[in-house]
Amino acid sequence: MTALTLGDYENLARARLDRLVWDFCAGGAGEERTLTANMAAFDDVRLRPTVLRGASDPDIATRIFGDRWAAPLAVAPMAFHTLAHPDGELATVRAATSVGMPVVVSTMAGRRFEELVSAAGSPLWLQVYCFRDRFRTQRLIEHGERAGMNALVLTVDAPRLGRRLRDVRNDFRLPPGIMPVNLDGDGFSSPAAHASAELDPTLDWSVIDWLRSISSLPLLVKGILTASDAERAVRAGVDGIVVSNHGGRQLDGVPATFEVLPEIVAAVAGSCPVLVDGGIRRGRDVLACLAVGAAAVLVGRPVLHGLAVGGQEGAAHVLGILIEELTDAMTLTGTPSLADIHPGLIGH
Ligand SMILES: Cc1cc2nc3c(=O)[nH]c(=O)nc-3n(C[C@H](O)[C@H](O)[C@H](O)COP(=O)(O)O)c2cc1C
Ligand SMILES: CCCCC(=O)C(=O)O
Repeated sequence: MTALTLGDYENLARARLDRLVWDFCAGGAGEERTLTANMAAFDDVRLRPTVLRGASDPDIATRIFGDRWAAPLAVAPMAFHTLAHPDGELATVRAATSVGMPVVVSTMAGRRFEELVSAAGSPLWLQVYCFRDRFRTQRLIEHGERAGMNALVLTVDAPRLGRRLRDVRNDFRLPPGIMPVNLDGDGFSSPAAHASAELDPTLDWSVIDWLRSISSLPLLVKGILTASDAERAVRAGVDGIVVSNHGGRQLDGVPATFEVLPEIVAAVAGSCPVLVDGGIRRGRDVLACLAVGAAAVLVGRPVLHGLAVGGQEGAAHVLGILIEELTDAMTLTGTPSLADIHPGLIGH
C-alpha cells in the first residue's frame, strides 16, 4: 500500500511496532476520552470556502520569533523518538529540516542535542521538564542553550504523568538502550515511576522568573487549557503559549484543544503567539486552527508513525503530506495567504 495520508502511516506503524511500544505512543490517560475528543473536534469542523479568489499557489511560510518557518507547523516534543526508529530525533530533525520545519526537542530525547543542532537547518526548541532538583534542570537548560537551541518550551501540565492505563496493564518499561542521553544521571525503565520520583510537583508561576534568570532564550509554556491561565502566562511575561492537553496523556476529561483554542486566542489578544497541538492529522485541521487564530500548530504522534515506517524518509513524507494538504485546503477555500485565513472559514 502506498501511504497517502497520516492515517495510512498510523496503520502501517501499528503493524510494525512492538505492541507495548505502540501502546505507550498511541495511548492516553484514563478512558482516553480526551485523546478521542482531540480528533473528534476536527471531525466536526465544516469549512466555508470562498470562490474565485485566484488562490492558485498559496504562500504558507511564516515567521515566529524572527525565524522563517516554511509552514505554520512544527514537530511536538516527544520523548524517545528512538522507540520508533534507531536514528530517533536525528532522523526527525533531518526530516523536518528537509521541509523547512522546526522541531521541539524533548527533555527525554534519545539523541544528543549537539548532533541534532549540527543536523538542523531550521529552529530547534528545547522542551523543559522541571526536576525536583533545580540544578539538574539548570544543567539541562544550559546544555541545550550551549548546544544551540533557539527557545525553551516549559511543559506545565505534568507535575506527574497521567494515569495511562495501557502502560499500567502492560507494566511498560523502556526497552534496553532507550535513554535520556541529554540528562546527567542514570536512565530509567518506567516513565511513570521516573516522573513521580523526579519531576517537580510543587512548580508554580515563580518558575517563569527563575527560568528568565538563567536563560535569555524565548520562553513558551505548553499545556495551557483555560483563558485565565493564558492571561496569567501573559502577565508572567512568556513569549508564547502552546494550547495542549499533552495529546490526551495527562488528565482524561479535559477538553479537546481545538474547543478551547478560540477563548485562549481571545484572552491573549495578540500579546504573544498562540500555538496548539493535539489530534492534528490533516491539512484541513491545520487550517481550522489557523482560522481561529493559532500562529502555528505542533504535530506529535504522526511523526513517530513516519519514523517507524521509514525513518527520516517516512517522517519527511508525513510532514510533506501535511504541507501538501494545507496548501490544497487553502487553494480550495480561496485563501491565497496565511493572512487571508479568518474565523469565517469555519461553520458548524
Ligand atoms: C510518545 C509521546 C511522548 C511525549 N513526550 C512528551 C515530552 O517529553 N514532553 C512534552 O511536553 N510532551 C510530550 N508529549 C506530548 C506532545 O508534545 C503533544 O502534546 C501531543 O503528542 C500532541 O498530540 P498528537 O500526538 O495528537 O499530535 C508526548 C507525546 C507522545 C505521544
Ligand atoms: C518521562 C517521560 C515523559 C514523556 C511524556 O511526556 C509523555 O510520555 O507524555
